[in-house]
Amino acid sequence: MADQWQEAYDFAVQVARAAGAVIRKAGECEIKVQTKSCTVDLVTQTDERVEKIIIGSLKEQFGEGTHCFIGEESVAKGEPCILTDKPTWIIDPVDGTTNFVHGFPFVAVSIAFAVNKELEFGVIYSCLEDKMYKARKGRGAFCDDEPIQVSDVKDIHKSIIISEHGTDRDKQKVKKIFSTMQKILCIPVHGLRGSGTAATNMCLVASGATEAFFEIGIHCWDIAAGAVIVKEAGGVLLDVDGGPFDLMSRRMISANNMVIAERIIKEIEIFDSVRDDAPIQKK
Ligand SMILES: O=P(O)(O)O[C@H]1[C@H](O)[C@@H](O)[C@H](O)[C@@H](O)[C@@H]1O
Ligand SMILES: [Mg+2]
Repeated sequence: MADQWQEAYDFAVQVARAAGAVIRKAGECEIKVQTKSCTVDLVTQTDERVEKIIIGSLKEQFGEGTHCFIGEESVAKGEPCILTDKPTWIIDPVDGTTNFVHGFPFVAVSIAFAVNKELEFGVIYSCLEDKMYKARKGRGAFCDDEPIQVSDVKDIHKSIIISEHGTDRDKQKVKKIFSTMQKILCIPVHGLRGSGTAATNMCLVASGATEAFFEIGIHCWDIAAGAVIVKEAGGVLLDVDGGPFDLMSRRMISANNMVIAERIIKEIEIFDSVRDDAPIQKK
């Protein structure tokens, strides 16, 4: 059954493109902004609407009961964030909501699919740039149907590194984030960047525009599709402590190779985040 998930993969590309068109259109109108976990964790009606469209289309195509769904906005409303062995879609309807609100031109739809807790494919549509990134396990990574590949740079001094500061404004955490960035900048590297969307950042690693992207505090929906795309483009994924990549751990480094990843890991000041699959605390 080598091609078991091809239909799902092709359909995910179609759905991501359609979702991106909805986001582009919504960006032309007034955007009503609300907040989630804190005042800088933004959400809009578009995030919720697009997630409903994506999950609705997938349920209609593949049947309500057979597939599971982990979507950013559904989880925010109390749906479980548990990866089981069942076929599971992991969805970020608008990755880069803050960018979307401000008109900063990087916003992505991120759709991944996992079976037996293993990621089968990932689709990221950078909808303002109109770039479709996709990858299926064992079959390479593509941007607009052209194969993509990570950079071959091994010398950290010739690298560009991406990181983000996320939405947690706890002073101790922010201090660690900036201390890490300072140490990396002074290795020295050619530059530090951040597009404001984890999904796009991972596509930049996969296409060789940057050597690594790491973040602590991201969620599984931010990175699931990107994980497949980076891996299929020849890159590596690790925990920020150098251990194996764990989708639910809320931290990861993706890089073009182990040499770059391990050099960056030496500088990362780790702080705690509650796992995505941690039991929900009763209030
Ligand atoms: O825009 P969303 O989907 O909320 O995801 C972003 C996240 O909120 C930020 O904390 C991260 O820094 C970005 O990299 C995410 O992509
Ligand atoms: Mg996101």
